[in-house]
Amino acid sequence: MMYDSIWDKQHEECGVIGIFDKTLDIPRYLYWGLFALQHRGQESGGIALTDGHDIHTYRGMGLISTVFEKGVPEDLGGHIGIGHVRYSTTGSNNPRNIQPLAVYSSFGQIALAHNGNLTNTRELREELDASGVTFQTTMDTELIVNLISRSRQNTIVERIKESMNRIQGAFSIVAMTKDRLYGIRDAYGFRPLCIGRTTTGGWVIASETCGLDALGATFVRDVQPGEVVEISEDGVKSYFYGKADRKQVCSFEYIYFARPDSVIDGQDIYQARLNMGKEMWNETQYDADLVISVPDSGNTAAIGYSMASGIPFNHGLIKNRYMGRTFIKPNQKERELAVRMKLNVVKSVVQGKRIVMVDDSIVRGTTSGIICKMLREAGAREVYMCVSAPPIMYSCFYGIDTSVRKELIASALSVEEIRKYIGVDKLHFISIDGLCRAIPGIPKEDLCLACFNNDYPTDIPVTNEEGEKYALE
Ligand SMILES: O=P(O)(O)OC[C@H]1O[C@H](OP(=O)(O)OP(=O)(O)O)[C@H](O)[C@@H]1O
Ligand SMILES: NC(=O)CC[C@H](N)C(=O)O
Ligand code: SF4
Ligand SMILES: [Mg+2]
Repeated sequence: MMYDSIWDKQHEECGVIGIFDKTLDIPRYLYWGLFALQHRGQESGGIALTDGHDIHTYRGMGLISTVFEKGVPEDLGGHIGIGHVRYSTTGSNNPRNIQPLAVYSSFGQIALAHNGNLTNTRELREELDASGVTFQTTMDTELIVNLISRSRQNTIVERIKESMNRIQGAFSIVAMTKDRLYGIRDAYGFRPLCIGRTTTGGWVIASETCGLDALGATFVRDVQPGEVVEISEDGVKSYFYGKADRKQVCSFEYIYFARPDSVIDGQDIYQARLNMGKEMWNETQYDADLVISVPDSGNTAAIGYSMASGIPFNHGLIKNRYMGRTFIKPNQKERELAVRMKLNVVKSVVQGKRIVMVDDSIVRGTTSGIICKMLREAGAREVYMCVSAPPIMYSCFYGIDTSVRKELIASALSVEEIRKYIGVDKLHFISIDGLCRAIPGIPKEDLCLACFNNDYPTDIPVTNEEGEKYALE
């Protein structure tokens, strides 16, 4: 059995990319684009390409470097392709559930890749089951492909629009036929999706701007919530299928998921994380000798704390760069060893110091507890911890597999109880207002904060008493 990180999955995503360009070697460019988006999903990945007649897929388990270890398929002469890196949310991590999905339908072949998670999976699955539809995967994504291919509308755009109005939840999608590329974003805009131009006059659609940068493409604009973008020989056309009562961009993209060198919906991620550090300084004013981060996810907020406070930043923890994300889950006894293998303390930096340690989040509290112990063993005098996510008290249903509720430490314990549990001298979580101030490019009312404040913008699926979500298997 495969596990996704040393503590089970918690906070990954999926990444999508699509390219329409007549001159580029599409498979190679998809490969590079997916490499740049690898942080969004490490379980499996793949690409779909057209040779102008058929759509072919190349997919596999693991990192993109593993999927293409025998090389990238030679250019088939087509000019459209899409790609996906997966972190499973609905449908387990196995070879059956790799994206992109490609099917034959009455209007020809279609391939599709999805970032996000649907919240009406059960209802749709039951409805399609009842009408005799059979499924090859257990992913929510297959429902989307099914709805589009079963639609009786005349054009593909109309089929897509009709299908998007049937699905609920979070979805940023790239899709292709043999002569068209599509980018689709749900009406709340939970997950990012942007459009860029290649140097050769083609188009790229990607989850994050770092995917455009990797291809030398120039950012044009974000796909708007509720928008369907169609790219063909005739250029780019934009359609809207619906409008939500409010925009709800995932605040966790800014805290953790997205790469710091990306810009999402006009907000630079790096600057937002620096601001989070500054807000945490304003909220704590800790008297300390040193600021350190839990690398890599805490780096930028730690620098922000240091810049605002004037307390020097230094590397007190070093991350083993060869530690893969796919890792055999250690048992409870081995967990400490697993953290020690991933992170080690630089004794000469921390010895005798009062330290502000910055990380992006506390989920189960395991990592920070072990790190605190390591810092003390190395001679740190005091450990104050600052966390750039507010306490995660509620599950996410929109594409991030935060744990079931009962496993979220902040759903059961108060901040003071968590402080004692992880063993730090002081503990501070950024306030929700501080977090929103740190993301000035997005108005507070346009940010999803549901895992912090229980304000889910959509209906959420029914869970069992343990807070476990409905699964298709
Ligand atoms: O409270 P816990 O349940 O221990 O989880 C919290 C930790 O998990 C994440 O890091 P992770 O090690 O998963 O990956 P990263 O290297 O991408 O930060 C997160 O950045 C925290 O450091
Ligand atoms: N993390 C994601 O965006 C997952 C996409 C889709 N729900 C899947 O499980 O494959
Ligand atoms: S619930 Fe949390 S992780 Fe999920 S979309 Fe909303 S802010 Fe993001
Ligand atoms: Mg981390």
